[in-house]
Amino acid sequence: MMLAGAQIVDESSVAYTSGKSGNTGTSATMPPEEGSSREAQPVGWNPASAQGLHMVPKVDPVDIHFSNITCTVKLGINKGSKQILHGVNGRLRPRQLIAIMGPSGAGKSTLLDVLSGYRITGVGGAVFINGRGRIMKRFKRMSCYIQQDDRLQGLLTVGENMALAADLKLPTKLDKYEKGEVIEDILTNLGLYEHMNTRGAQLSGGQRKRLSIALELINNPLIMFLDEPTTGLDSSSCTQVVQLCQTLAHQGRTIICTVHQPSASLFALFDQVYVLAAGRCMYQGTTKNLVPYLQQAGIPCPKYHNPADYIIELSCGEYGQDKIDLMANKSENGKALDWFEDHQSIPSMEGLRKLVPLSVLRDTEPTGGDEETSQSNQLSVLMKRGFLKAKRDATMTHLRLIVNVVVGIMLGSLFINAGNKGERVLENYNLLFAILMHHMMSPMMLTILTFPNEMSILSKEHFNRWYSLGSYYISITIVDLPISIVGCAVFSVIVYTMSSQPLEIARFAMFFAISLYTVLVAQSFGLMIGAVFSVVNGTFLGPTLSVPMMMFAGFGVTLRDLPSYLRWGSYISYLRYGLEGFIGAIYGLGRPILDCESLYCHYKHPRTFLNEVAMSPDEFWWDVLALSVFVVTLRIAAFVLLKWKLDAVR
Ligand SMILES: Nc1ncnc2c1ncn2[C@@H]1O[C@H](COP(=O)(O)OP(=O)(O)OP(=O)(O)O)[C@@H](O)[C@H]1O
Repeated sequence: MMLAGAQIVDESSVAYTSGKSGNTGTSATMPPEEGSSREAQPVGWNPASAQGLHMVPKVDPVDIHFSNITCTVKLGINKGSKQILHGVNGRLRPRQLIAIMGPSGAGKSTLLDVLSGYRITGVGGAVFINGRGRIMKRFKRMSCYIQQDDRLQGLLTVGENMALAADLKLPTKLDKYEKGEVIEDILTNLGLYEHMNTRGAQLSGGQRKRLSIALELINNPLIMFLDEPTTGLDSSSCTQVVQLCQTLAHQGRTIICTVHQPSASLFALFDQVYVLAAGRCMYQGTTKNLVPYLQQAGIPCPKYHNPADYIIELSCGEYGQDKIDLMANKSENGKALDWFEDHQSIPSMEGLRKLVPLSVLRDTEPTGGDEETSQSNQLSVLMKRGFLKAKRDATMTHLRLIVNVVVGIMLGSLFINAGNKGERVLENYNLLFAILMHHMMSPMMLTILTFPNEMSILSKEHFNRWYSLGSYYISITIVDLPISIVGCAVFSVIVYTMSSQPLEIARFAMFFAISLYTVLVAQSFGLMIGAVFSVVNGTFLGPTLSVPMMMFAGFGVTLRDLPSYLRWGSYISYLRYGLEGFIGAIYGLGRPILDCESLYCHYKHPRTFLNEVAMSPDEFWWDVLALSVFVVTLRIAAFVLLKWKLDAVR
């Protein structure tokens, strides 16, 4: 046995090696090591010759019917709205590979979003499954949606990606060997077995696309929606992906893809085609019937012309708007079924309901939550995944630790021995503020820069029911904590000792606690911004919104000198509590008279300094409490915003 879900994450027990991933185990059954995974499609892998997955759908494929589908988007305040889909109808027959085609902007992705249930805002019309209105919870259990951009975990190998997905998507009662069999079966059939040890980020475009499909195949969906699976691939990879989809469809699944402009040979691989132009249906039927359809419509496809190209040209309006209207009328905007294979025998809605009686549905009634496994299993798998990624993440972990060491040494050198001299109290005060700035900026910016990328993966995996948002959120919170603690501790030790702050355990503990709290608040703030805004907007907003925090921290203008009408600002600035906490740690706890070398030493008595900066040394626990409230409130706010954002994009 080569692969097993739970084993993959525990590197010591991984039964194969990876030169690139850092796995250390070895095995006689190890797949060949890759020189470079980019260089080639797997030699000899031919999807047409793949025998098909052993894991075929256990239930009968479903018949999808959609009726009068409209989709309208709001263009902004006072800009009105735009209708993308104009009452389209259609039938997606089981065991078919179906292409949704059309010129750019025709509404293909929008239709796919609506059919998969991804888009819900501004959508009208109805979707029927086996003749009955679609119940979203049931539908999501039988379908998956693979978006155009491959949203993969680039730091994990193919095997790890699959194993973790299996742990999330397959029942926990299956043991690691049973899960391993499923994974082996899929990877072998998709020509990815040889790439088991290659990291996601190092796969070629075609391999990435196949891995996206492989990940969703784990729980054996009946219906697969793929948005532009061939975009960005060379012709051989396109053919491989489409042939793979064809094999999967003919095994008993319904596979619906959007495609731009397929070559004649690629077009012939599809069983059924649905052509859209400006949100209306131009043709619906088999690929073979397209030429006779055009002939009958009086717009015959020229000899030696790819029919797929020709209908796109017609749909673009190259031959006049009247041809578009003609095709929309002839196809009855998708109602006409005349161009399907054996169209007389296509069952009516009533016929379908009789074929699949309600009593059959009762037996497959979805129970429990939306996800396949329990919340505790999701949390544990996501934590394993998080720690594995953190271990390899050059930015979020390695760079973060290095930055803490480097900045710690720099600040320590700049303010060397400033902490124990009466003459250098103001310098030390500057140092404490600089430390706060460091704890605020680096975790916040790192989160703002990296989280939007995580968001796209989260959105895909959450929509495809891998895990709940709650499990995900708790896992990222827990996984990040040790890294924050280690980074903060390393930084604190360096800067505290180099600047000769008082060497007392209690004071250091207070200093470290305030540092860590500041990091956690800043990170939560970054999470709020990263969850809602793009990298560009977040990079602007993060520092901009932090400026008021600095203004009201009591550093430039003391808290006492703040105008009364601005005093509220100091209560909402977490840096104020951070600075006050630092002052309490360093100059509070009845710190004795400071060493002075000169005759006149203004801040010989720490009390003098505390009076001047208008900070009380006895507020430490209040500061800790205030920072705790900030962490909890911002974390909850970030969760709410994340949830809102995931729903809003739909
Ligand atoms: N949220 C939105 N706000 C405004 N316009 C939108 C929105 N979503 C889609 N559109 C518009 O709707 C039209 C259809 O978009 P869609 O992405 O479905 O087209 P498509 O056929 O998939 O195009 P392509 O092949 O280029 O991806 C386009 O003109 C697009 O600009």
